[in-house]
Amino acid sequence: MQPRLAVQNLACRRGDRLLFAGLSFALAPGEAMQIAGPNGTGKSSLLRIVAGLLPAFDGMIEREGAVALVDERPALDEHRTTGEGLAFWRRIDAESDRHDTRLGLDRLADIPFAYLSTGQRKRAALARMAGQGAPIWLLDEPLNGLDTAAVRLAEALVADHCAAGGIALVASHQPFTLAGMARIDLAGFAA
Ligand SMILES: Nc1ncnc2c1ncn2[C@@H]1O[C@H](COP(=O)(O)OP(=O)(O)OP(=O)(O)O)[C@@H](O)[C@H]1O
Repeated sequence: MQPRLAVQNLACRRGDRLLFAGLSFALAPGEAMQIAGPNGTGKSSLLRIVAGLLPAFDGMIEREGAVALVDERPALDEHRTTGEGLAFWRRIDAESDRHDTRLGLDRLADIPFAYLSTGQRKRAALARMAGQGAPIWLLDEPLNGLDTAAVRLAEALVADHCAAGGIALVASHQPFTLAGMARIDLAGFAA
């Protein structure tokens, strides 16, 4: 099955505020899009709506294929070492550790996950997302806390995912470098 992600005339309300309305886009296999916009415009809310974690106020979402979401929440068990946490999910995902190595996590295996730095935690979250094998990636501020080399790694990870026919939706106010990536500024849809 070919993945597909499309939203049509989407509107989002948080509390009693309508954040955005009239948002439409469609992503086919191999395509990526960045959702940009100032703080509070609803980028995270949009990703949660697309993931099915938050109801849309209006509009339609078409999603074909499994979804993996990376956001600010801890990717691994805080009470175990990073290696134990990664191994736990690897058994469930039936994945190899190739993403762990690529993201430099093998060197952190003995360190409790709770001790990892912001960037190291983000690397773990990216490895977890890549390990799930889901064709649709939703990335909420994926570059937060990453050093220059890790930014390039994260961008390469997404580029490889798309080159293999995956879809990526990246919410970030930071530049995300990816050839052919479309971009929408959510501020243009403020209600
Ligand atoms: N449960 C909630 N109830 C009411 N308002 C909420 C709730 N959750 C978030 N909001 C508000 O919705 C708005 C959009 O939040 P969201 O996190 O989606 O924005 P964002 O564009 O991702 O922001 P940032 O760039 O700061 O991460 C914010 O003003 C936020 O305070």
